Amino acid sequence: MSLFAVLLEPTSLLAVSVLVLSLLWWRSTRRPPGLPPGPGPALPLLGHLHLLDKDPRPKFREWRRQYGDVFSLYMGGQLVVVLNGYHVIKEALVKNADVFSDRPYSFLNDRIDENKGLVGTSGTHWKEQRKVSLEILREMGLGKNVLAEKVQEEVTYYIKALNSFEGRPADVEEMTHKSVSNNIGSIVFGKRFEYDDPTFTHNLKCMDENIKIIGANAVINFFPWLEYLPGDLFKLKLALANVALVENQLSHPQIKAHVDTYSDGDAKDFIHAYIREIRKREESGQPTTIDEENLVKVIGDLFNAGTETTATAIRWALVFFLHNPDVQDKCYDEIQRVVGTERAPSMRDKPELTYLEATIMEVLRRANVVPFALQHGLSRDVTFHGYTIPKDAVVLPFQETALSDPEMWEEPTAFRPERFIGADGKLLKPDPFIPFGIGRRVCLGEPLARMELFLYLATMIQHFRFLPPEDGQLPSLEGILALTHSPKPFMVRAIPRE
Ligand code: HEM
Repeated sequence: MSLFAVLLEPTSLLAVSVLVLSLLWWRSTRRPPGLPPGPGPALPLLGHLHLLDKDPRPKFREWRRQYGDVFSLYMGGQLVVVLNGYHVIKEALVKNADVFSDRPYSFLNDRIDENKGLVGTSGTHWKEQRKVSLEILREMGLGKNVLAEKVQEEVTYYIKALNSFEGRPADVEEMTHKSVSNNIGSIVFGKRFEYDDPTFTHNLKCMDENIKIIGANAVINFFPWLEYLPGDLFKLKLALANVALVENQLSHPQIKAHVDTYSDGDAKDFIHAYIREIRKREESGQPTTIDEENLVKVIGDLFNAGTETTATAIRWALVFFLHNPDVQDKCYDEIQRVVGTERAPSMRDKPELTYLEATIMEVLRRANVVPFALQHGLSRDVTFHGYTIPKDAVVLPFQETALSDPEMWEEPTAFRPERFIGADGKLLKPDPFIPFGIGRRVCLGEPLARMELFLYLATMIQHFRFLPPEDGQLPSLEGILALTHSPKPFMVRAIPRE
């Protein structure tokens, strides 16, 4: 048989096709000259995914030691550039903010949020959504007393719920989540839900499930064709159904009720003020992204970004309290001295409660709730640290490297609130303390989150001593990494203070 005939054999054709495709893939995932260094050749299809565990942080730490503060890898065919250490992250996100403040294209974001809203958008669309959202939140008293009163009210329900366990061990994950979510509900809809409200419970379950689905199935971003496999292996269909359910049961009816009863005036809640902005723009006839479709997605953004993060930080605080009873007692002594037991702690007490504030900062530093911030994208090709990074790269600010860099923090793994208190007894704010990110994409809800953490933890410590279950079983300090870094499930006893 001639060589030509052999090549036409079906098995030979298949082998040649696989070879050609592999070569094409290899070429496309080969590290072009000028890119930041990183692990050796990428595999066809996989890139460097085969080298990573579910939790990529240990490998990233190793690669930072090997390749330096800016390294790159391929996830599937996607080039990913990892930024390490406070100085490099700041140089990218602050000094080069014009280039580094976009979000990259993401298949999941495209399908779930249809590239609308705030968190996943870029350019002028994102700028307009962020500006309007921030203005509304400020008008409503973000970080100020109006909002603080709403949060304080929610905290009283939370304390009641803790009391109902009567000192028995409990897993407080779900109720913490519901309570914190109620703060976003108060802001967005102007109302809270009872913790046992079935619709609210189901909606939260769907949002929670989606955060887990997106965290666990991010791989589909790199292989979008997996969507066409039969069944729902990557739970994309489930995630889309969850989004539709929450929007249909919660967001759309709330928007409709607000539109039906709308009257001009100061912001009653976020939806009211956003509708006011829609109308203003309709009257002016200017092109705008401020419309009802975007409002629906911004509502989802506020719930998703503002619930899991803060609730997780409260649970980490409990974990560290159980491991460090002396810290808990010191916070209690300070609250006793400044606030006493007759009234609830308020934002006015904050300047006096330095040790508590330092403890909250240490929780945020040590827990590292969002270790990779959110993915950043580039507005154009850029030369950074002597490397050429193409526009379509995904940029990961590895925030953990700023929050626990041994050169910046003494004994970074130790839980030590004192590191945030100066010799003069005043609170210190070290530059590398960036749990809320840095630059133009810095967390929009930082003042709200800090207010919530202060009011919840001050009131919780005022009322209870937190202890492990009777067998002394302490929670793990190793967290679970999905979109956030959260504690493993644990039990805690809230013993009322005499
Ligand atoms: C302890 C609690 C929280 C932590 C640790 C946290 C942390 C972060 C981080 C690291 C980012 C990404 C920054 C970046 O892209 O570089 C972010 C973004 C964001 N956060 Fe938070 N956050 C918290 C609470 C909240 C709350 C309560 C809200 C609700 C209003 C919120 C709303 C947002 C929004 C809307 C964004 C996206 C900003 C944008 O893309 O422009 N966060 N947050």
